Amino acid sequence: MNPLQRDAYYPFLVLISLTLVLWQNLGMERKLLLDLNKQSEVFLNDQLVNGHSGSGLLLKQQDKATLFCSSEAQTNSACALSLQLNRALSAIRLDHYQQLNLDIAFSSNLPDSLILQFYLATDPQQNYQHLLQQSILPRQGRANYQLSLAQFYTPSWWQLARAQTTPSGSPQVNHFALITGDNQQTKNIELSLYRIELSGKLIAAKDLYLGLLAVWLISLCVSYFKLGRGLKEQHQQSHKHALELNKMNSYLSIERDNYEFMAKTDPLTSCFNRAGLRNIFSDIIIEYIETNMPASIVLFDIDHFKQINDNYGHDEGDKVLINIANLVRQQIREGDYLARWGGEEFLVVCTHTRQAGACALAEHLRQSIEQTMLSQHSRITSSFGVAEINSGFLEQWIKRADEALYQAKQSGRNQVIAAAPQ
Ligand SMILES: Nc1nc2c(ncn2[C@@H]2O[C@H](COP(=O)(O)OP(=O)(O)OP(=O)(O)O)[C@@H](O)[C@H]2O)c(=O)[nH]1
Repeated sequence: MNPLQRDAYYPFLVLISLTLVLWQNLGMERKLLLDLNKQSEVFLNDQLVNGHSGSGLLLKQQDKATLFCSSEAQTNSACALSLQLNRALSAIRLDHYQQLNLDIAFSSNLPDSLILQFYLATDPQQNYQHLLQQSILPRQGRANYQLSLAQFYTPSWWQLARAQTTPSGSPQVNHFALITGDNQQTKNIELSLYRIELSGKLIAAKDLYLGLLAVWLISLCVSYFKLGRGLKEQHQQSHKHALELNKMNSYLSIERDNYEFMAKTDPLTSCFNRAGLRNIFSDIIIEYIETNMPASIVLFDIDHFKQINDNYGHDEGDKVLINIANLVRQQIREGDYLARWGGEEFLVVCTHTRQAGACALAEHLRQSIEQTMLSQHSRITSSFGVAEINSGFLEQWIKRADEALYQAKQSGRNQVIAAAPQ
């Protein structure tokens, strides 16, 4: 699943991001109004700039401070209205603001230029190489001047003279100076300062977008990490299930083999039962029909078996059945099959064998049974009927062997009779 759909916090993250972006664009204002009386001390400085002084006077009123500056032609004279922050405010971080709003008024003459300077709080000696300044084009009357803080700079001649650079990082200032500039003419200038205000956004657009980008990247990394871990766990789980299935399969396969074995095997003698011979007979008959390959069966039955049960008990009868099965199993070829056909009746399937060969095997088995101590109480004999396959019908084949066996019984038992060819 896509991690954006998977993690529930993404909708909140989208909401918070949009809210912050909207707020940043439509509001999030941070303002600092420098009160001329409470937060700062306003004073006159007419000992400025390479000693080019003007003759000045400062008048402080409730809502403004007014500078009266008289300059003389050809003297590069200048006056400054300085504003020093008092201890309550100590210093202002310029990087918290983007703009400076200056509410000033000129009555009568305009100076050639007006310069606003900041002195860094980190420079208590107020060396000029550290100050930041910006020129303002003076306008007649009262006006609001909006100055971008990004455009304040340290003049290059001070940088070169002192091998300093413009302060970087987060400059903190505690001293502002409004200088009437270097006049080339004799003039009386009246400058009133009403308000100095710094404004900006609580979070700058660049910082906000970088922050949001970082948050999104981290969230995506976390999601993909979680997704990877989830997939790994899923894979391990599937692997575990596959192992369990394999185990179950092998168990079922063993069970199936057991049931198959049980279905095809006589539990007393461990020979095939009738069901166990079904497929073997099918193969033999197909082979006979297709290639005329011979095969014979030897059907034999223990003589007077009922007497063994009756005289020595059923367990003794079982023992004889087991002993005969073991004996015959040892005597037949590897490709032949022994099955218990009924109660005390057995059948040997002799593959690729003519009737004469099967008769020889039957005779051999008859003698072995007769000569072997299969019961500790009495001698055991068996009667045999032998028949070679001569059609595709299994019942007929077995019937011919059964008839031969019947004849053997009728003829006195303990003998082999071959079925008559038809
Ligand atoms: N102990 C034991 N006896 C069985 C088993 N199956 C069948 N029998 C017995 O085998 C005997 C077969 O007896 P009959 O069919 O009369 O044949 P017989 O006594 O062998 O006589 P002939 O076949 O005519 O020689 C019966 O008494 C069955 O109870 C078995 O699994 N175990």
